[in-house]
Amino acid sequence: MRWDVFCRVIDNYGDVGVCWRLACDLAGRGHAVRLWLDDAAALAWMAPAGASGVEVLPWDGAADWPQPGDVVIEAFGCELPQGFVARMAERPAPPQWINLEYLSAEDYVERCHGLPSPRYVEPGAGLIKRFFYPGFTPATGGLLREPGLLEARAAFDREAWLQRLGPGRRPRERVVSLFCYPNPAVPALLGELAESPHLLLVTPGHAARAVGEALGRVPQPGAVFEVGLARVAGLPALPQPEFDRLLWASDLNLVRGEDSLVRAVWAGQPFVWQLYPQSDDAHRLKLEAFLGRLAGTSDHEAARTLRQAFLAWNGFATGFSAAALQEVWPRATAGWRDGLLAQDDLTTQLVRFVSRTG
Ligand SMILES: Cc1cn([C@H]2C[C@H](O)[C@@H](COP(=O)(O)OP(=O)(O)O[C@H]3O[C@@H](C)[C@H](O)[C@@H](O)[C@H]3O)O2)c(=O)[nH]c1=O
Repeated sequence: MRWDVFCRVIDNYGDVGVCWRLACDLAGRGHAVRLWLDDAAALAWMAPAGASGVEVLPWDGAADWPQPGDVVIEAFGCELPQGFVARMAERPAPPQWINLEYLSAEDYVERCHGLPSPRYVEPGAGLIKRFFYPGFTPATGGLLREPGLLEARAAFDREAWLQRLGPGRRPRERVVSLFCYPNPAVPALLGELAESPHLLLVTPGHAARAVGEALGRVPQPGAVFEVGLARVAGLPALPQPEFDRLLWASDLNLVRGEDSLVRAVWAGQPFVWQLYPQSDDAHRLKLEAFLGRLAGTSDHEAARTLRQAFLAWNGFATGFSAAALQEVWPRATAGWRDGLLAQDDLTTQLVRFVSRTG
């Protein structure tokens, strides 16, 4: 099939990150993808080599729109250009129009997944926009997981990768990756890591600034310095496949947003998730819903400790402890990842969805 994916970069890297992964996954399965972006700057480091089967095009508003493909993805409610919608209506067989939504574990996702968008039911034009919700349960659209991911993860040589990255790994060092928004628990994390051998790998941007504020020294890309028994290494912005390997190489991943959360799940190591902060604390509900699924175990004590770590990392509690989280992780999350792996991935479901409704 031929796909048009539209993405507006609102903030951070999640919008383009998710759309790029989806585009690559579709192309890897033999589909042709045009990815329309209003700002492709992040792809310079996220995807420097591009991907065969994915054409990146500018969404500049004044375009002379080509004939739309078989499926049109409107990512995160970005509102398609009217000129393109008009071209869609002209097609003898109207394209499938999908609004790909944000990831959430909240209950409304199961209720809304697959529904038509009332505003866009235009029988005359034959155009119906449908909501497609990623999610963690079988009644949702699932999570992106491209074929071959788990095999690549299993064959990964972490010591060799850390050598190539620069700092290598010293005996007994535990590796922690840090990708976060401004975060009040970073000083507590740094204090804890400094007490035993750790290698902290710090992504550029907010995470490097937060570490810099706490230590009075910003980790620069490529530089390594010591804090107590820990080493702190600054990273450059990595291409997306290398970012995945960063998560595979770490014993603990501190991730944020949407795409890195999913990649941390597939990395299979303990992780803590920082949600994109919203002014009305809507992210607290989102976090509680996620914790309800992640820690849905009968081991209540382990679940409580896990919950405490996630709340503290998101500024809703104090007393963040990475060690406590790692200790309870296997008990608190038992069976969760296997359950997710047993579900079809998002692209498989999306292709099935548009084939059925087409
Ligand atoms: C640090 C780093 C990230 N990345 C990629 C991984 C991901 O695809 C992307 C980061 O996206 P996320 O993990 O989703 O986090 P984010 O914070 O950048 O994006 C967020 O922005 C908010 C506005 C949205 O509401 C959230 O849903 C979320 O998408 O950047 C690299 O490829 N290399 C890197 O070195």
